[in-house]
Amino acid sequence: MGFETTTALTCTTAFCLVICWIWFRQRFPENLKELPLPPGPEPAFIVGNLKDIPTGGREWDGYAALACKFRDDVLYLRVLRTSILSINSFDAANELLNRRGAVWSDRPRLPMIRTCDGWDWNLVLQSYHEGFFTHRRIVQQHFQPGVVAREYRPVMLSEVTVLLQNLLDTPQHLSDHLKRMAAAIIMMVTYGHRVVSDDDPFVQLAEEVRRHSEEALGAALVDTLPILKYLPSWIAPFKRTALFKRGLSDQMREAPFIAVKKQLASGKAVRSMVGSLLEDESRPTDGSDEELIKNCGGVTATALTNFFLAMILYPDVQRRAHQELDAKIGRKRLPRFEDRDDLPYLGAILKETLRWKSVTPLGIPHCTTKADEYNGSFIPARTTVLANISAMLHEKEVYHDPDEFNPDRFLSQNPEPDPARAAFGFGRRICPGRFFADDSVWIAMGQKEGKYNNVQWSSGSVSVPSAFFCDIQPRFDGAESLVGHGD
Ligand code: HEM
Repeated sequence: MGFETTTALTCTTAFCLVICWIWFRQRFPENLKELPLPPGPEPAFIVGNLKDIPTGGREWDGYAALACKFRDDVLYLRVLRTSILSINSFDAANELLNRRGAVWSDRPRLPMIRTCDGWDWNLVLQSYHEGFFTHRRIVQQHFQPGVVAREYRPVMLSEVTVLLQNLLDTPQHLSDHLKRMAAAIIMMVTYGHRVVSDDDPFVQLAEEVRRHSEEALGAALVDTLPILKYLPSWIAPFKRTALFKRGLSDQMREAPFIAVKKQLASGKAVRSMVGSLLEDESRPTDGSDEELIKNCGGVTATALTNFFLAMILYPDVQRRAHQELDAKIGRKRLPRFEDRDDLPYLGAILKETLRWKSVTPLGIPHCTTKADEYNGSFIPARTTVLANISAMLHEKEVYHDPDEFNPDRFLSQNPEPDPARAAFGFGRRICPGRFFADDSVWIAMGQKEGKYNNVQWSSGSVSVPSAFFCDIQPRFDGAESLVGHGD
């Protein structure tokens, strides 16, 4: 090799090193201590860890397996320019997402879903700065335990009565009945709108939006390369789909909101969250945040479906629940909210239902607003944080025999931790509907009385079990006659 060639090679290498160094300092300007990144698989050139990201179902188990391989509860991956941190233990989540909530509570920018699909109004996706605090406060106020008990329990009881009647008539349609019940409770609470048939237009619309948004979540390349959103729709087919979804999303926001306004104007409005917001002039009245809440009904329905499955798979648990109901309530009436303290086994079943199959196994991604350090590692600003809730609720050191459905784990002398500490998320983004969800799942569980086929839980932000056969029977002869009677 000649002198010139060697010099040219040396200069080119030095130049590349300088560029890489500048790029690194720009990308990680805060890493003044030059700390290492948390452990994780070696990233490939440009694409980073694209091939290491778990896909193809049960992604939460994939992240847990990777964490196990790298012998750490936090795991670092990079996809193109996006840093991703997977948290796989409650202790790490508690330290980072609860204690350091001021820095760890943003949501990642998801331009495809938020802007193109028209979900930018959605509190779940809302960034930490865009009026988040006002919106969050309004939603939280409407779902405090006292408000849930006073305002929403009667609605839950009435809709659970409809559920029982439907289950007596067509027990084979369990999943549809549960979805209908969850949607009906949310529609009543949010808009004062009573769902009387399965073809209710607002519920159908919400279901269509939910189906399309599930297809979009996480799939969009635009989320990794935001510049793509500026491409014209004739060369970017995803933009045409996005426009269609945007139309649906706008309709979902507008239609029930206009209906409440009309009812208020005619003096026929039933008490509801949107109604009271519209009447209170000091509050924002665009109806946006209340809209998204009805999607959350799907999460509640999934938790209940998991409960039915557990009762089929674990007949001994079901038998003991019936014994408790017979001993404490008797057979002359159905359980009421006031009976909760007298039914500890049913309470333990509710906790175990939330733990056994997490309905939101990877939570909803958080994002860091500033760079931070954890256990001697550097966490870059704007890191997408995936809390592996399923892994946290199956930690072997915390939950004995974690795959078993065993409510007794919460009733022993040394009870295992309440799954609510992880199941509803963390810190400043913790689920504001948790008290509401807890009550509605409890009251529906206490009222009913199953064969099953092979069940699989779906991927996605909400993990739904596949269809299963279920033989539902009243708890005792004559129970049918109690449906719809307060006592
Ligand atoms: C069993 C039922 C439910 C479970 C397991 C559940 C779980 C969760 C989880 C894990 C999060 C993410 C928290 C985080 O980012 O750390 C969340 C957020 C949220 N949930 Fe729930 N949820 C349930 C039911 C509900 C219900 C019934 C409502 C409404 C009435 C609701 C409203 C919300 C809202 C608005 C957020 C977004 C909060 C924010 O980003 O600030 N959820 N939920």
